[in-house]
Amino acid sequence: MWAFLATPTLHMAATSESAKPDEEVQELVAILDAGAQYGKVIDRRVRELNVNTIIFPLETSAEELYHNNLKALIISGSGNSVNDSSPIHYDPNIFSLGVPILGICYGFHTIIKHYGGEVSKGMMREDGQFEVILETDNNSLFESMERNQQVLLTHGDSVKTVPDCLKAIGWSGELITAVHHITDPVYGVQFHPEVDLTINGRQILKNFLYQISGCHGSYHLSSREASCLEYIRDKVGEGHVLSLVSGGVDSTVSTALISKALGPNKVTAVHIDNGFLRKNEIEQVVASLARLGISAQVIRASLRFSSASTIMNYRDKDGSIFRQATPLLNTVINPEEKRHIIGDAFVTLASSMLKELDSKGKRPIFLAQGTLRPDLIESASSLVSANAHVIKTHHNDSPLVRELRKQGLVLEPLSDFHKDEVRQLGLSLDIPESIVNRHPFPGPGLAIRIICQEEAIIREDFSTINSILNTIATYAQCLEKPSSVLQFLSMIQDCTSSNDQAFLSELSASLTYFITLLPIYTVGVQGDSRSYSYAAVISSDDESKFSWKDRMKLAKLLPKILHTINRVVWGFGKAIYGPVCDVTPTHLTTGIIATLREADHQAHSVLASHGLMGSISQMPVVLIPIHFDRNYQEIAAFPSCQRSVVLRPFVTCDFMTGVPAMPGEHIPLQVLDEMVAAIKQVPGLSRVLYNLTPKPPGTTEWE
Ligand SMILES: Nc1ncnc2c1ncn2[C@@H]1O[C@H](COP(=O)(O)OP(=O)(O)OP(=O)(O)O)[C@@H](O)[C@H]1O
Ligand SMILES: O=c1[nH]c(=O)c2[nH+]cn([C@@H]3O[C@H](COP(=O)(O)O)[C@@H](O)[C@H]3O)c2[nH]1
Ligand SMILES: NC(=O)CC[C@H](N)C(=O)O
Ligand SMILES: [Mg+2]
Repeated sequence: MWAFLATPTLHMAATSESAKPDEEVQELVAILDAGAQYGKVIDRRVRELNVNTIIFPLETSAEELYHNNLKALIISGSGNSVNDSSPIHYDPNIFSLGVPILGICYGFHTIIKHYGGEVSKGMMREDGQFEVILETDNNSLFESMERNQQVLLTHGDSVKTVPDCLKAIGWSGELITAVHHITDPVYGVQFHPEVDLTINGRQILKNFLYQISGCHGSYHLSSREASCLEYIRDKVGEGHVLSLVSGGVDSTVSTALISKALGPNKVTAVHIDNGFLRKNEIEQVVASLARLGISAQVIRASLRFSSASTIMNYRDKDGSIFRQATPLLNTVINPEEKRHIIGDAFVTLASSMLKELDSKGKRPIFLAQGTLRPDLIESASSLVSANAHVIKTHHNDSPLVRELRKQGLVLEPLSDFHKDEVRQLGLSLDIPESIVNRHPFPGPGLAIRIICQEEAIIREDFSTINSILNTIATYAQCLEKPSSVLQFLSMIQDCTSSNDQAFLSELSASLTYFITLLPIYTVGVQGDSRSYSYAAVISSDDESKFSWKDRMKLAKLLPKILHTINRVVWGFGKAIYGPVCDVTPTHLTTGIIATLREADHQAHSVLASHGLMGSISQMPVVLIPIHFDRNYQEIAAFPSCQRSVVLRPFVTCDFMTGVPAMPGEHIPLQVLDEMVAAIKQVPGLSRVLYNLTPKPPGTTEWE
């Protein structure tokens, strides 16, 4: 059956340096998707390098791939582990096709295991941007590159042993981060060359496509505006569109496109006040849409949202699924329940408007949303991946939206775009820069930025984690008197490189700081899957000696050592002494929403007054249910009643990965002080904090 595999056609043609580009034969690279968050980013990067792509599930047979006459295969990352009891199936014969293969993260692990090496979950995980050392001599993958490279890593599984037929060509500390096959064009990288946080990732992909796979770059991106207009006209025909507009970038561009395709009188634009919008938002949205000639109808529905609930799938302890009604939105705690309720409330409202328009003879009628690629992949939509994990259900991909989509009633012209591509398209449609460059604001709005809890989350290991954090904060002193903390020291050393340990030692010798675990959970994205775990706060009375670079560096080390921490913040003000063991009960009630709305308004007003909105990509302002600075004795007498605000200024291009804004670089320090002072004027607040964690392991939002 595999006789055809002996024929060297694909590989020979692919690697022949002297071959002339064959205009007749389209160069095609397959991405084998194992459920990656970044599958569509790989796809985009390869196309930007002028090579056409096709995405298949990892399970696709070698025979089917063979018939596509491929130049190369790229095996993506995954939220799964190659050591799962039932790992995602792949056809081992893909390694006999003779086609160059690049494995990324899970794909890298697949290559290692396929050739007989060992992959296992070690003490260390890496999530975020790290420096790696690459072997650049005699190695086409890293040709024309420096040895030291900043790359994005996000994994819990690591390579333990490399089989004889593979050679290590990259290291992250003591971990192997890249390999190549000694005779075949097979390469694997632990890091993600496709994302922006791998600074020279494009060069690596270019080397793979051009040096290793012999591509010539005959593919050219066609006009995306033209294909969007064609898609809209084909789908809607003589029908009518109800377009949900938030005033954000995506819905504005998508509504402008739909108006251009069909004419403005075929579009009814609706802006919904769900009760979670920012201060003065409705007026601003209506005014900016009017500038584009779009007249938006405003539906005031905050009461309907606040008392909404929906039916959701839940999992029993034995893993079986059952369906049940969620609590009402104003009593909900679980962030996924929040998202499902809000998503379904949007659609329920929109469905009644669709019916109304239909009864007025506007039919067939379609519901338009400004859905983008990241919304679908993070919600694990089967439209974009067969194996992806749910990171969070975006409100515009809730179960009711999926049902409407199945009926063919949803129009989403931007569903194959990332944010920066939407902005380019917006400019080509002559939408003013002030609108195109607006910071995004999520559909569920302030609701997801309020961390709701009734009780503190104190797991069995809460005090152990606090003790390990204390050992990290006093590392130099502990090394001198190790007897009582030997096990913590050896754990820290197992999870970090010698450079990391030298950093901890110097930092703790030069200043006094504290690291405190917070008894709250928030959502993160690690190793392409969802995490829901603790946040920790760093604070110090030696604020002036503690550089922001060092705060960020320390913050990056904590999730590496403690795998139940996915976010780290800086606490402005004096040091936080003692543990934090309780929370202020918090739900989505009007007073609490009003507090966050005002804090958000204060922070953004300061940023805007200094003309700094353009220096960062977004700044979620988040309310956490923590009342700091109360000691154990006070806890019984003075219940926790205040909350705190976290600033999350974020820098990114496509929102798939990104870094916290660096104070002093993206935001001047005095502006930050001004923001903190302005927020503190809002009644009911305890402290202001600053998010130090990149995405991954955090997400842009907190929830
Ligand atoms: N308040 C709202 N009223 C009506 N539709 C909304 C509202 N909020 C969100 N939507 C719909 O959900 C879609 C997704 O929201 P999302 O925030 O991702 O995009 P956006 O608001 O258009 O752009 P941005 O990312 O810049 O905020 C929007 O494009 C819009 O169709
Ligand atoms: O309309 C939206 N509905 C949602 O449910 C949603 N969740 C996140 N976001 C926005 O998406 C971008 C990436 O955010 P995360 O890193 O938190 O996933 C950021 O810009 C977020 O504000 C949403 N937008
Ligand atoms: N990004 C990835 O592909 C991660 C692979 C695997 N889920 C891990 O955590 O190691
Ligand atoms: Mg929005």
